[in-house]
Amino acid sequence: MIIDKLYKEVQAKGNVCIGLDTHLDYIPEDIKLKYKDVDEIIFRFNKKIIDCTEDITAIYKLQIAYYEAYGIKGLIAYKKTLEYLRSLKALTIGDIKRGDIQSTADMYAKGHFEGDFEVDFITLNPYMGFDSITPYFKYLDEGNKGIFVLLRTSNPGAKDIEYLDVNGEKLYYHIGNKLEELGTKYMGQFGYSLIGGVVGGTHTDEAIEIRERYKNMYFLIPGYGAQGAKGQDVNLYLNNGNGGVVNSSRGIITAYKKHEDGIGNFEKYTREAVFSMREDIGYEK
Ligand SMILES: O=c1ccn([C@@H]2O[C@H](COP(=O)(O)O)[C@@H](O)[C@H]2O)c(=O)[nH]1
Repeated sequence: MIIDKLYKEVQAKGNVCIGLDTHLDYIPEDIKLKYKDVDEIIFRFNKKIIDCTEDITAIYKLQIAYYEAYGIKGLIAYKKTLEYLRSLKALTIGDIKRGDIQSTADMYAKGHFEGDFEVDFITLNPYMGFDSITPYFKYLDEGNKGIFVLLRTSNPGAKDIEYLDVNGEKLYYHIGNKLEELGTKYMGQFGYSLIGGVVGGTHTDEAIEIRERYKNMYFLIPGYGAQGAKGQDVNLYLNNGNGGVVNSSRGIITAYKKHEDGIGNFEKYTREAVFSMREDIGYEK
């Protein structure tokens, strides 16, 4: 099962999920001068990141907005990056945050679990209801695909809706309870299901309770670095160092910019950022 592969990748390489949220402003001038087309510029930058981190990174997350923003060429870069990651047998998350009626969800599932944009995991927004999530389950049945559903997100506005009191309990717990129950049908060998949850590392007040309640749930934990979450925060969502991957996008892919000699030492500073994040989370090899 794909969740077992992720578990093993984390055991072997640590919890880092690199977010390939590639804005043109993040790309060094030498790459922009060398390649003419936007798709090639973005892809070459992503490849450079991947090539120097693949042995210390559990999974890569591509936030699709960064590719859609550059139109057709951006989506070509998305496709090329996914193809390259697949050729390396690296795991991928398409951060697409979809949520819609069943007939439309069927097409989103086909669009991101098959064909040009195929990934191993996608993110989903459950706030239209559980019938907007179940259409993806036919791909889970085979064990090769998984989902991460938004529970308690990392943004300050998470409190506006996700924290609303519903029958004496925060709304996100109602979602988590249902997902934990649905996940029992898709359990992998290490005790985690193909139905995971997104929990922001920036809010940790109920992190221990969330980890305790949702024993089957693998977590995608954004918010590390640029949004302020630290290793000790995200660690609360882990189980003996596994059970979750921690995303950092800007913190890793722009790490080279923090150094005067960053362009000439791009690989060195990118790797250093991953090593220091792994260590901060508490990964021990
Ligand atoms: O609750 C959430 C869910 C998703 N994200 C996504 O993660 C990355 C964070 O980027 P950083 O540069 O590391 O802040 C980005 O793709 C978001 O769309 C999130 O931040 N919070």
